[in-house]
Amino acid sequence: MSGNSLYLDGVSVVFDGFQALNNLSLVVEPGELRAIIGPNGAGKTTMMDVITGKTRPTKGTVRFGESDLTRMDEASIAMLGIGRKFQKPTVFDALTVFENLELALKAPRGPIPCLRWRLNGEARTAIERTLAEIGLTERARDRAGLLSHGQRQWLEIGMLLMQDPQLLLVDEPVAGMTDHETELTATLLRGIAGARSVVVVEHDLEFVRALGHRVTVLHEGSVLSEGSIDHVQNDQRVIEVYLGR
Ligand SMILES: Nc1ncnc2c1ncn2[C@@H]1O[C@H](COP(=O)(O)OP(=O)(O)OP(=O)(O)O)[C@@H](O)[C@H]1O
Repeated sequence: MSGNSLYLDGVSVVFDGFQALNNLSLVVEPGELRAIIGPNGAGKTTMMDVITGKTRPTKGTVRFGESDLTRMDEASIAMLGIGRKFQKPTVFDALTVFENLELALKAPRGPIPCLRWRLNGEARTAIERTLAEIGLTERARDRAGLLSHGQRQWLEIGMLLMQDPQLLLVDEPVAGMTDHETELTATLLRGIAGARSVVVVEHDLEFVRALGHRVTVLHEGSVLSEGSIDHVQNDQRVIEVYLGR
């Protein structure tokens, strides 16, 4: 498919002498769904921070298509189409599910007033499409404060989808979810990928298995192993530093 690949090449981040990322290289293809796992302190969050411009690499290249992300600030990187979902949802509890999505929609471009009605219609269609995608069509008129923990996470993913990202970074989406919500989240993320790339950091290996795509294991700031979940779960180095503990 068309779209941009994400490239990290030889990326290092040093905090006060501590090496959080160590010569990390990784490619995420357009439309790919990639899970990132690894022990605490492996550098997963730091990697996300480098992609979104929150943290500058000490050395190395970070590119999204032709864009050099190391030269861009966080706002410009977001405008390129890179969205990030943090673990804690930031939905507006007093607003309905529909209103939350409406608020997240990009303001229609261009000042031509006669196009307004049509654009509103397009906006409504986009919101309805997203409601269906995140499984909340039936809850559209309910206040977000009434949603379950899992549904709030999906709403937040929906709010990011309203921005039409090319790459979505998702941080521990299933922490605190029921088994059923976890399964639905795997289905949701599988459905979201394809039209856009999705990178998911997660500790729950059953969920990573349900995603059914390529897995990267980080350890001490570098890639320790990469491949299918079966491949990495049977990799002796992964068992030693992560799974066996
Ligand atoms: N701003 C900072 N200053 C100093 N050290 C930091 C900073 N941010 C992260 N670190 C250190 O860098 C290392 C990598 O942290 P990071 O949060 O990226 O790991 P992680 O894989 O996301 O871990 P977890 O699974 O616990 O979230 C950790 O040892 C952490 O203490």
